Amino acid sequence: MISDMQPLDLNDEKVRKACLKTRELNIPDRKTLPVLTKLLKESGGNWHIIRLDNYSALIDAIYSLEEEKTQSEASSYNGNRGKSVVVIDSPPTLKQSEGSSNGNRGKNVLGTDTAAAALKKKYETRSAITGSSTELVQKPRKRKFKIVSDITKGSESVQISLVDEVGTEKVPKFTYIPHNIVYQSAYLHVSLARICEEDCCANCTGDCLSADFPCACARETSGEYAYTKEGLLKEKFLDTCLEMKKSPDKFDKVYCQDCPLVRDHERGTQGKCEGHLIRKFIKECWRKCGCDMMCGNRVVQRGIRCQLQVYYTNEEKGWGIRTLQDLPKGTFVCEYIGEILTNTELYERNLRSTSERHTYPVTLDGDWGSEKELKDEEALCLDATTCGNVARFVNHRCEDANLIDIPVEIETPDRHYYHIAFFTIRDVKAMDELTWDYMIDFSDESHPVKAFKCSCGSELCRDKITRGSRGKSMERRKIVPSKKQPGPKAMALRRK
Ligand SMILES: C[S@@+](CC[C@H](N)C(=O)[O-])C[C@H]1O[C@@H](n2cnc3c(N)ncnc32)[C@H](O)[C@@H]1O
Repeated sequence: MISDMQPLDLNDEKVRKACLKTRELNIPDRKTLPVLTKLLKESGGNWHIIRLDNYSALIDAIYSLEEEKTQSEASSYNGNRGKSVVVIDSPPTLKQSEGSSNGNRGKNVLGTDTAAAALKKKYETRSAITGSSTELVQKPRKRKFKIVSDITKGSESVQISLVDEVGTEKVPKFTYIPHNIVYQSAYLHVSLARICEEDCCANCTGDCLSADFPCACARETSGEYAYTKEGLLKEKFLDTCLEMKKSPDKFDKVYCQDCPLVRDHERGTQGKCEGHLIRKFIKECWRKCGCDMMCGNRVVQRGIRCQLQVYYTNEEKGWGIRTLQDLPKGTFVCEYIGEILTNTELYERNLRSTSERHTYPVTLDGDWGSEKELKDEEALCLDATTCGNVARFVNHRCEDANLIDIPVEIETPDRHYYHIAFFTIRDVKAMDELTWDYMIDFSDESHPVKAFKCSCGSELCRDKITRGSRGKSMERRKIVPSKKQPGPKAMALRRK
């Protein structure tokens, strides 16, 4: 039994967990703690009720209190002082709404009787908290928010929740996959036999970063590891990658003879390759290396460690992702995961798709141009439209985005296939949206695919600048990708 209105202690594990849940919904502790104290008092210190359905009684009670405050302010304004109304909705339990996103529609994790009893108790508790002089009106109401507690369905070592505080959008339909998967014809040259002595550090033990000399795996990064001992990307490496993005013309490019990006599938013609930057790769230790899994040169392969959340940003951009914790510069956030498709497969997939609003393919062109002819099964891209991980929600921001994509070699020295990893470019504060500059050239009017109308909000927004310089008569850009598009790069994620 909880004693009379004692202040709750955030060091208490149970209190901390409740606050972590409400913080996910942007509810500050100063609003959570008084409601939690009251709920505990009313329920005789029953934490089972508080935790039920992912803390839904607590969350609803906080929202109800807010709602009642607004209504009593309105009624006192209307001269209706003293008579407040609590609107009770009959929302699905949070578990039910999670279930429906997992194709588990309508199934309740509790037995029906238990669920009814829990809901009854929840509303009894809620009316108790909103005061005894309340009049209860049974009226259906749209939920203010949707929440899925873990979109990864347990496949990552952290949970990633999804919230919609606007309440208008459907939970996005896609299959969460934590690792890239070949769709059909992509050819990945992955085999231990291909990894020769110079491509691994068979004689290392423990942590390569603690050894006296850099191992063979540091060769790719000029004999220095890309990571610090704290697991961050080294400043110098990061700065070079940023410079390449900012001023690509200062860096070397390779040109394909038969570039998949300027191939016109319909007419069977071939355009002139615009060149591919020779990108800086991180090379991580792998299976043939002697070091262990905690080696400091294995960061991306260990997966997501940050607390992330998918949330509904606005009508224009759709869903986005934010960090729930402060992230220092150089932090690995997540990989861009999707189905591995050949250029032709993506083209055909786009022909079949009718109404995809947002687009999710990224080209793996880090090595195109290094050989005379690139076979179709080697011209690969990652498409996260139907299968992907949390990175499929990273929105675009012009110039001052806080993430950078860096190619990472892990299981094969063959650069037709590699990983794309996102790292923070600067210190990022908790609750900030994580964004990436897709490098779209908004001024390229000749391109058959119109990019989306950018609403990144940046002062340096290239689309805004282009539109400004063209005047107001400019035709609004289409969001739906054209079927005439020549290749993956020409989708939403076109390069400058
Ligand atoms: C990789 S997805 C990002 C997740 C997407 N917002 C969603 O709701 O699933 C890329 C798509 O998001 C939208 N998008 C991303 N950044 C945007 C921006 N700055 N302005 C407008 N739309 C944006 C575009 O429709 C783009 O094709």
